[in-house]
Amino acid sequence: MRISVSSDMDEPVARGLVAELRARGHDVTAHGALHPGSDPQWAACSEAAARDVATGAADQAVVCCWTGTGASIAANKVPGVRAALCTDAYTADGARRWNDANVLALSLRLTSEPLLKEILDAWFTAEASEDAEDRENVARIGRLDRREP
Ligand SMILES: O=C[C@H](O)[C@H](O)[C@H](O)COP(=O)(O)O
Repeated sequence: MRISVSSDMDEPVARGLVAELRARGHDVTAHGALHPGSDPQWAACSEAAARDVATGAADQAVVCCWTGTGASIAANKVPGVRAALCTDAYTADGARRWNDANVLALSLRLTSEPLLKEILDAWFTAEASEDAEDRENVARIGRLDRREP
């Protein structure tokens, strides 16, 4: 999978995330503090990674900041993006399954290396629900995005 990753801070967990994704066979594009010359501000680098998803340059993205909050807010402002701030594997599973999330937001402060692997395992294993109510909820978010009634 082509995955864009952003972080406003050059933290071990962010570098570990890139290494872990590459070890799992993903094609990683880095933004922010993980890529020299890229704007490291959390809103800017999260937007850049999210835009990769929205334009189809990436299949998914993982956006990081200290709390994960700013990264998730910025990513969710990009039309077509459904970013989920996940602090555990159950939440990551639900984000993919029920919300068809296409951007994973992580807190650099809370995410330990073992927890990161658990979250990634859940994120990449779960598939979007085919349940009609779940699909309608996701479709409604699309209409919100497009300012449709
Ligand atoms: O939502 C914002 C993020 O948690 C940032 O990573 C946080 O604001 C870091 O700020 P600073 O660079 O001032 O430590």
